Amino acid sequence: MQIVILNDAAEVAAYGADIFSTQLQRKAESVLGLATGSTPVALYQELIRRNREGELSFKDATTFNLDEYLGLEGSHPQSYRHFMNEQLFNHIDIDIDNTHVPPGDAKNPITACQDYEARMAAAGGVDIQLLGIGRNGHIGFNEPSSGLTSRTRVKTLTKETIEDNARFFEEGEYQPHLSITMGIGTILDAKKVVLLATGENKADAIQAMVEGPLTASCPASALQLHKDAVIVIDLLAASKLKNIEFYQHIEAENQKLQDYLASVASL
Ligand SMILES: N[C@@H]1[C@@H](O)[C@H](O)[C@@H](COP(=O)(O)O)O[C@@H]1O
Repeated sequence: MQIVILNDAAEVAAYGADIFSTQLQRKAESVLGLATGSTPVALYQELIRRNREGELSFKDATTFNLDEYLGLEGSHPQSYRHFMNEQLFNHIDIDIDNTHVPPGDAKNPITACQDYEARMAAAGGVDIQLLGIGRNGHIGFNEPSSGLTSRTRVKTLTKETIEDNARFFEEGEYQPHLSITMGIGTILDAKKVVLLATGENKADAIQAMVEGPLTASCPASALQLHKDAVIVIDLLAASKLKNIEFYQHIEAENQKLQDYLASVASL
C-alpha cells in the first residue's frame, strides 16, 4: 500500500484527479472503476473542470461503477446511476453508452450480477478503481463478513450503513436495504486501486484497513493484498494511524526517488 497523507480534502481531491488524468493521458481508452458517496464529489468536480479546459478527455473511456441500490431504477433521484449522471457523466465528453452502473431494477438480480462481471471482462478489466470507505471499513457495499474473494452479487446493508446513507433520502422515503455490489475479488482484480478518505469519522476505518489484520471484518483490509493500492487521505482521516510518521517519511523518500529518476531520464 502507498499511503499518501495530505493536509485537507481539497488536496486529496486534486491528488486523486492527477492520478486519473495521468491514467487517461497514458491510455485514452481506459476502463475506469468509479464510486459514489460524498468523498469523490470534489474529485469529480476537478475532473469536470480539467475536461472543460481540454486537459483530458473521456471520449474513449469506459466506466464501471462499484454498486447500486437494489430496488431503485436508474431514474430514481437516490439511485447511484442518477448520482453519477448528475455528478460526472452529464458534464464530461464521455459516451453515456460506455458508462455502466449495476442495474438496481434488474428483473433477475442474480444473472444481472453475472452479466456485469462479463461486461467488465469483455472490456478488458478495470484499469483503475476509485474507492471510498465506510465507517465500518466497507468498500463498495461489501459489508463486514464479506468474502475476500467475492464477485459482483447482491448484498444486504448493515444498519450502520443504512443510517450513514439516510442523509441522502427524504424523511419517510423508501430506503433500500439491499444492493448489487462488485465483490472484493472483483475490486482486487483492478490493475490499480485508489482509495480516498477524508475527515475524522473515517479515522478508525483507515487505521483498521492499514494497520489491522487482513480480515473480512474490515473489508478494506483486503487492499493489503493488492500490488498497486494507493490510499489518499487527509490529516483527520490519518489521525489514528500509529505509524503516521513512518508513512510520511516513506512518501518523502519516494518523492526523492521520483525526482532522481526524472533527472536521470532527462540526461
Ligand atoms: N456504497 C458507498 C461506498 O462506495 C462509499 O465509499 C461509502 C462512503 O461514503 P462517503 O464518501 O459519503 O462517506 O458510502 C456508500 O456506502
